[in-house]
Formats: sequence, C-alpha cells, structure tokens
Amino acid sequence: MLRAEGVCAGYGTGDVLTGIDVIVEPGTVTALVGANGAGKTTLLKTLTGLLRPRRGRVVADGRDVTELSCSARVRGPRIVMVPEGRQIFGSLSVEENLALGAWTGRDGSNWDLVWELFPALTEVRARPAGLLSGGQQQMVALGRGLLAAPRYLLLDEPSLGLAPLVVDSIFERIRLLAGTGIGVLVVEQNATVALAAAERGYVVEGGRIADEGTDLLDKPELVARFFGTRGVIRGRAAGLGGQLWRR
Ligand SMILES: Nc1ncnc2c1ncn2[C@@H]1O[C@H](COP(=O)(O)OP(=O)(O)OP(=O)(O)O)[C@@H](O)[C@H]1O
Repeated sequence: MLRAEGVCAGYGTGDVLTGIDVIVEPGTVTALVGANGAGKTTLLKTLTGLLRPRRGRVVADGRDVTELSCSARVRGPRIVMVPEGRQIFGSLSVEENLALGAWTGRDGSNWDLVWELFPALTEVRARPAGLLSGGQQQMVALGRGLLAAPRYLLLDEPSLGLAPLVVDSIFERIRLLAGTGIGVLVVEQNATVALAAAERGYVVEGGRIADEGTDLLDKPELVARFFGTRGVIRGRAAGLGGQLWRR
C-alpha cells in the first residue's frame, strides 16, 4: 500500500499540509475531496516527489520513499501522476502523446489495455491531440499514465471542465483501472462523483483530514457542506451508482 504518514508540507515559509495521513490500497479507488486551495494537489506532489515534506514520510509497499526523486518513484514503487489540466501536447498525435508515458520501458501489454479501455482513441490515434474533445484528451492523459506501468496512479481533478456524462464515463474507466490491481488516488472538487466511485474517501480542509471513511456520502451534513441541500439528493443518487460499480 501507499501511505502518507503525518505529512507536513508547504511552499516558502508557509505550511499547507499540517499532518496528513492517507492510505491507498492496490486494486481500489481512494477519493480525496475538498474545496479549492485545501491542499489536495500539494499532497499529490509530496506523494510523487515533486515536493519534499517538512515532516512525516511517504511509504510505498513498506519502503520509505520520502527521499526518492519523482523519476525514482516511477521506476521503483511505480507511483505515477496524471496532472490537473491533462497537459497534453496539442501538436503531437494521440499515439505520440501516449508513447511519452512509456519511458520506463515497462509498457508491454499496457498498450493493449489502453486501446481496450479507451476504444475511442483507436480511431483518432494519428490525429493531433489538440484537436480532440476534453473527454478524449483526458483519456489520453489516463492512457499515458497507464503506459508508465503504475502500481499507484494519482489523478488530479480528472473531471475538470468535462460534461457530466463524460465525467461518468471517465470514472467508469477509473474503476476498471483499479480492477487491474492499480491503487488509484483521485483528487476531486467534484466530491459526489469521486466518493461514489471510491471504496474509501478523505475530506481535506485547511491542510488536514477533516473526515474519512467508506460511507462519506451517507453523511448528509458533509455533502451539504460542499453542495448545499441539492447536493445531498445528488449525493444519494451518486452513492447508489457507486454501489453498482463495486464488485
Ligand atoms: N507553488 C506554490 N507556491 C506557493 N503557494 C502555493 C503553490 N502551489 C499551491 N500553493 C498554495 O497552497 C495552497 C493549497 O494549494 P493546492 O493546489 O494544494 O490546493 P488544492 O486543494 O489542490 O486546490 P485546487 O483545486 O485549487 O488545486 C493554496 O493556498 C495555494 O495557493
């Protein structure tokens, strides 16, 4: 499993995370939700090695990886991040963008998995990625992450800027990714969708874990904090969807 243990981290002289514990199990989806600026991306950065924690540690499969660089974490414990905003190279083809993820040389059968999970990409594989829809670009970003052969895949706001139906389809794919044994940590402001797709959820507020568990959508006061009372109704509906997704 991948663990953040008592992680404190920040930028300059300010602390953003003030003691965070999070666990990501292989073969499951874990959701990390919270408002703008709560510290979600900062936690992902400390897990991938983009940012060193000031206190606490990052442990992957029993090994302390806190001092490892980003690339060493991809090659060793296979911690891979799909960044916010997709970061696609618009002038490169879909296939060229995907191939960028294959730098570890472990891509092997994951190419088949990418085409299987994202069949829509087969038809546009030679097209410049900048011409794709937002949903297709998100599929490219996920596929590129998959080609780095992750054991742990960290997704930063995969729903950003996508229509609700496209978001549902992306989260279905995320569940399938977890079904292959990958531990997925998904950071989202779209809390109901992420929690519905996840076995376990964490709420980050002000750099701390304010709540965690397997039943966060059953807590109306929590959902209302994010979305108001309309969110409670949506949350219940999404929770039902989440149950159906689970194996
Ligand atoms: N490179 C940076 N330098 C200084 N401060 C930063 C930097 N990156 C983020 N911050 C600050 O850290 C705090 C947490 O940011 P973070 O991006 O982790 O939040 P978040 O929960 O992911 O929110 P968002 O959804 O807006 O990305 C914010 O106050 C932000 O302004």
